[in-house]
Amino acid sequence: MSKLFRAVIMGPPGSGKGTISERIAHSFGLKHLSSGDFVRENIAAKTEAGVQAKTYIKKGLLVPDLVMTRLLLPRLEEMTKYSWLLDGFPRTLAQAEALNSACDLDVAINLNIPLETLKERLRHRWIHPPSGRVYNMCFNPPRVQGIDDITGEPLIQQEDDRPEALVARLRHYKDVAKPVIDFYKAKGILYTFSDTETDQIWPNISTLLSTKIPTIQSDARCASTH
Ligand SMILES: Nc1ccn([C@@H]2O[C@H](COP(=O)(O)OP(=O)(O)OP(=O)(O)O)[C@@H](O)[C@H]2O)c(=O)n1
Ligand SMILES: Nc1nc2c(ncn2[C@@H]2O[C@H](COP(=O)(O)OP(=O)(O)O)[C@@H](O)[C@H]2O)c(=O)[nH]1
Repeated sequence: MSKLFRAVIMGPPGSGKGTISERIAHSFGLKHLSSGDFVRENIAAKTEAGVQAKTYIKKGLLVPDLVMTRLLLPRLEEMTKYSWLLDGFPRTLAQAEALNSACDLDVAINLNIPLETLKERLRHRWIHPPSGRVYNMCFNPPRVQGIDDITGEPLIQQEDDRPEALVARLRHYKDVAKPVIDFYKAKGILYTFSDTETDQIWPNISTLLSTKIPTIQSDARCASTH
């Protein structure tokens, strides 16, 4: 039995973190921990951190580091028996440092995707807010247009996925992510993947993880995204 495996995945909005995380979880049997899902669960359950987080998200702002870490770190403590991949956290250096005090990471995956590609993808992104399921009208369309495959409920497009909003989001992402990327680079665990297509990146990520998680059976042929 090998030791437990811990990874994070970083990248700008639309870079494919959610899509690739699902493939990794499916192929390598890791738990996919989405910080966005944790935030939404806490908002729905009206926890103290959830109530605080909601006031920021409503204004389109990032949740402050202290609220985010208070919400997330207890969830990680519940996962001590599992290998996991954390998606959407850390976003800032303070979050990376808090995570570093809580556990040792094996790998930080960094997705580097051209701006034009991000714009194009997010223009076609539709989501099912209650579950966080993500579709793309070209790449992985729902079976019925505008309808979630599992629940039959309507899909929506997020306001901040519009191209005009994306440029500002991306600028902000670059500013806050740079120190996090440097932090993981200095630790020698940063792996950057650059391409316009998830299907091109995926085999490289799969190969990397196969060397890092040798005892878990991988299935590089998997193409399911949800
Ligand atoms: N470390 C984090 C993770 C999430 N959030 C907040 O929770 C929301 C939902 O997170 P996520 O599902 O990751 O959504 P997006 O920002 O839409 O991420 P992406 O477009 O990269 O998928 C974010 O918008 C942000 O307000 C945050 O502030 N800090
Ligand atoms: N056209 C295309 N769309 C993709 C590709 N990879 C992911 N997507 C879609 O692009 C959008 C953003 O991907 P997502 O996984 O949500 O990225 P995240 O914001 O980083 O979590 C979603 O609608 C995905 O279905 C790809 O290689 N090509």
